[in-house]
Amino acid sequence: MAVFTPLDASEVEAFLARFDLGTLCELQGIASGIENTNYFVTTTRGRFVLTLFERLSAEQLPFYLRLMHHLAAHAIPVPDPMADREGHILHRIKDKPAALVTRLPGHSVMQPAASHCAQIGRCLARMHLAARDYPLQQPNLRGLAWQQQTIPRVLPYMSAGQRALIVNELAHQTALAATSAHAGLPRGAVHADLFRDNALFENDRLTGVFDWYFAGVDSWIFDLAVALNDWCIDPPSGALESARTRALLDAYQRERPLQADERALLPDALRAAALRFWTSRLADYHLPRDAHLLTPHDPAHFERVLRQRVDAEQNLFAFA
Ligand SMILES: Nc1ncnc2c1ncn2[C@@H]1O[C@H](COP(=O)(O)OP(=O)(O)OP(=O)(O)O)[C@@H](O)[C@H]1O
Ligand SMILES: N[C@@H](CCO)C(=O)O
Repeated sequence: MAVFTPLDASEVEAFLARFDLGTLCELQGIASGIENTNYFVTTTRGRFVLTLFERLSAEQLPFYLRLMHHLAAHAIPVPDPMADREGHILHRIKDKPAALVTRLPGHSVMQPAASHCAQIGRCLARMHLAARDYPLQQPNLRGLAWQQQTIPRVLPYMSAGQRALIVNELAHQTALAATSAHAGLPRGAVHADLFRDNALFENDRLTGVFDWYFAGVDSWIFDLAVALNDWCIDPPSGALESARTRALLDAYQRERPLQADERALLPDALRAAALRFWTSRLADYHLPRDAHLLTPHDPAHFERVLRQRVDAEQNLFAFA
């Protein structure tokens, strides 16, 4: 369950009175999700998601909410934060920062075909291009600096083999980040967590991408690598499956062809993305923030993915 802060209908009705969005028809707590309190809110005027932020501070939220609004205004399918009558999109309920965003229709597709991956690739490239003139700046808060702080804290829980893998990869990524090739990569505001459970489809058509609360400024190929590592994976081996990888990469490149330096550094970005999520899953597993964190994702999955990416020295463009 993920309703950490319970709300009743009268509290939501009082909140809705600040908007011109009609009156409450239905309120339903959302069980999935491990970060925030989420409710589906249906009014006489539409379908929305009400989120009470349990982890993020009110200072961080404008970056995410204004980015979602910016993308929605550029016809990218993302939840659009609703403004109250005073024009505010960041609200407060029960002393928690809160947002009311449009509800996307559909369901997540956990066993995607190449056609789903192609739609994700196209959407991702369009998002990158649409965010080019987004004016707010915030680093990827789960980037290398956070990993450098977090990895030493999880090392005591790991075997010698795991420690060698994670420490070597952190050193590799740290060295790479200091190169001019890496510094010159095209970058901008990116989703940074575009997994299968953060996109919805209706009749196999992508209806949108949600959960923008890990977004930040990072390289575009990092964002692409996060998506490839999840959407195109063959779970038992951790390897990328060729048809889905080709579909996602081709569709991305039809919107925005990768530069030569991006093609050269994509294998390293796949490793960086695996390291990022192995680290966060280890932290969620071994260093839970509080009793709320109910079902941490399996860290061993990204250990496998990282090992595979390090060993494979794969030529991704053999697929493309
Ligand atoms: N804008 C939206 N439109 C439709 N469904 C949504 C939307 N936002 C959230 N949901 C639904 O709510 C569920 C929980 O949301 P989400 O995954 O963002 O949880 P969270 O706790 O905020 O984050 P996390 O995924 O990191 O645990 C999603 O699986 C999805 O079903
Ligand atoms: N997508 C992340 C969870 C954070 O949203 C993971 O699978 O580890």
